[in-house]
Amino acid sequence: MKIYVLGAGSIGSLFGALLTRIGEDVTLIGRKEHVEAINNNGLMVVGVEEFTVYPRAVTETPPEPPDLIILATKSYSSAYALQCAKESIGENTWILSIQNGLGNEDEALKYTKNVLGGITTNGATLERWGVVRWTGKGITIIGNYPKGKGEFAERLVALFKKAGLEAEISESIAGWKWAKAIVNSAINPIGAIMEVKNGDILENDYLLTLAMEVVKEGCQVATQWGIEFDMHPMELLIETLKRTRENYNSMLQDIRRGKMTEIDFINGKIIEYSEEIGLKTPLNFALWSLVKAKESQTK
Ligand SMILES: NC(=O)C1=CN([C@@H]2O[C@H](COP(=O)(O)OP(=O)(O)OC[C@H]3O[C@@H](n4cnc5c(N)ncnc54)[C@H](OP(=O)(O)O)[C@@H]3O)[C@@H](O)[C@H]2O)C=CC1
Ligand SMILES: CC(C)(CO)C(=O)C(=O)O
Repeated sequence: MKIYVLGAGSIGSLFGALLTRIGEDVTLIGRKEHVEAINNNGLMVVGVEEFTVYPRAVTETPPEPPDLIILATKSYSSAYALQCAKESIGENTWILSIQNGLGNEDEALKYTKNVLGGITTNGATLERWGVVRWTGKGITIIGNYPKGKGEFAERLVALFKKAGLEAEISESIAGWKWAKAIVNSAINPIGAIMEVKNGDILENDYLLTLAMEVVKEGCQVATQWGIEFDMHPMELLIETLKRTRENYNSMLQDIRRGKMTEIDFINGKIIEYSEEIGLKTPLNFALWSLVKAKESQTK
């Protein structure tokens, strides 16, 4: 399968490396330093598994349409990345978002109806240019967006499994995207504001109660929008906190590095969706405001 990874950073490079290893025709589209390192020395994976592969790596999307574009930028970069890639989106090209947050698939739907939603609980971090650390093995769930499953999604799940990823198909991927976003809307800002590990939220009654209230608020919005969950976000919250006890969440890491966070696509989107139907989400608004304040202090 001809695959472009649009936004080859941490998670995109991991997926790209695994798919290259099984002989798929992968092109990584990333930043200059990463692309140069890959072209000079290959793409090295360390951590859960260790291997080096030699995918094609470029800074601009090639014009030939691929079968699949894996969208793996941070959510705030999706609109621009897709705009730059629009000439390569052919009639038969599918776009799969494996990003966190809400709104990425809707951005992709502006260019094609062939859109798959995805969530992944794999962990990856770019150790240095050309080297990605697979920090934790998880599951990837995909499905036609917003719901349904089709032949291409089935084919892709089989390909992911062959590549060494645990993968499943869901009939209601929008439900998974919302469930993950709701969980992130609680863990990420609380961890970022308090500067604590995910496990500390589980062990502190005040923080856990707050996280659970934020999840309830998000669920009320999702329910009003007719979103159905395969797994309830409250259950996902507890499971995620237990499984990622030792993690400093990605929002805290972004703030520590002076980078922009994905808050506008997590709590920000929940606020937007609630406003559209006249609901108030004061907890999400408070967390969003505090993270925006923290972001502006580090600029
Ligand atoms: N890392 C993880 O373990 C997981 C991440 N996710 C989600 O996946 C998404 C990606 O996360 P992650 O991989 O950590 O992010 P990274 O920042 O590591 O990777 C994204 C990369 O895409 C680059 N990029 C952005 N726009 C373009 C463009 N137009 N052309 C080429 N390259 C571009 C970025 O460069 P620059 O920084 O210069 O903009 C960056 O190198 C996020 O939504 C995240 O929440 C989900 C599960 C796990
Ligand atoms: C699951 C969790 C909360 C792990 O830290 C995450 O998705 C993140 O950090 O963004």
